[in-house]
Amino acid sequence: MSPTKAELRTQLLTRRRERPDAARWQDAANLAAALPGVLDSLGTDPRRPVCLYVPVRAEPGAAPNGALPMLDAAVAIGRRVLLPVVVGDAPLDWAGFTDRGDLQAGPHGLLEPSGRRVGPGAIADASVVVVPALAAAPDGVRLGRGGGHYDRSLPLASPSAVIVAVVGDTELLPDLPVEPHDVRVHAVWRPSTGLIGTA
Ligand SMILES: Nc1nc2c(c(=O)[nH]1)N(C=O)[C@@H](CNc1ccc(C(=O)N[C@@H](CCC(=O)O)C(=O)O)cc1)CN2
Ligand SMILES: Nc1ncnc2c1ncn2[C@@H]1O[C@H](COP(=O)(O)OP(=O)(O)OP(=O)(O)O)[C@@H](O)[C@H]1O
Repeated sequence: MSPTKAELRTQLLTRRRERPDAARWQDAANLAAALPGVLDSLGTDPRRPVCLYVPVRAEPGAAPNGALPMLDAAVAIGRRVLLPVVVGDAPLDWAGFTDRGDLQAGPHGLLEPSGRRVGPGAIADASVVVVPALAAAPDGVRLGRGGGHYDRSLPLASPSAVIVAVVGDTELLPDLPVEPHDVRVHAVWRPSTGLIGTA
């Protein structure tokens, strides 16, 4: 029988936690170095903001010393960055990011922007929405943490926005369980191999 979402999450999180610091550094460096090219290759309007996230713990992009090279890379090329703020079971709220000092502790051990919240509808301004995932499949199905936060927010994104899931190099799986509310992503981005479009 195929594993359930909950079983997959447990396996994937265990595998992530086992990865040594050197591998985490490499992922964070690769993602930051690739970010300008990834945004360019998507050909989206550079004047519009990009939604990113603050990688924590074993998530791809999190540097072991707490540095945030992917976010810094986006700011360095002049992109306006929006970060998610968890508001219970409602769609994610958003606030701007310019540097590490803009962040404060949030729920689930997350780091969240402390600046003015611009409302759940602000995702509609973004030309690219980069989302965290525990795994993704070639058909665009994404497995998240199980809060349903992005499934509630992504329907508010612009129809022209490109939705990109970031996963580790071993986390593009042939297929994943899917439910009717699951929003598919347009592309999957892995640290070593870069971006691939989904079917
Ligand atoms: N970096 C990041 N930000 C994000 C998400 C995410 O997956 N990663 N989310 C994606 O939707 C939303 C928040 N949902 C999340 C839910 C659980 C955990 C988490 O790490 N849980 C721990 C247990 C800690 C706790 O709950 O106190 C775990 O599962 O080990 C993270 C984010 C919005 N922001
Ligand atoms: N659009 C929605 N409206 C209301 N509830 C939703 C919606 N999307 C998902 N949910 C609820 O959220 C819960 C978690 O969904 P799911 O397991 O697909 O989360 P996920 O995509 O892994 O999490 P996340 O998006 O936070 O990373 C489910 O119980 C589901 O019913």
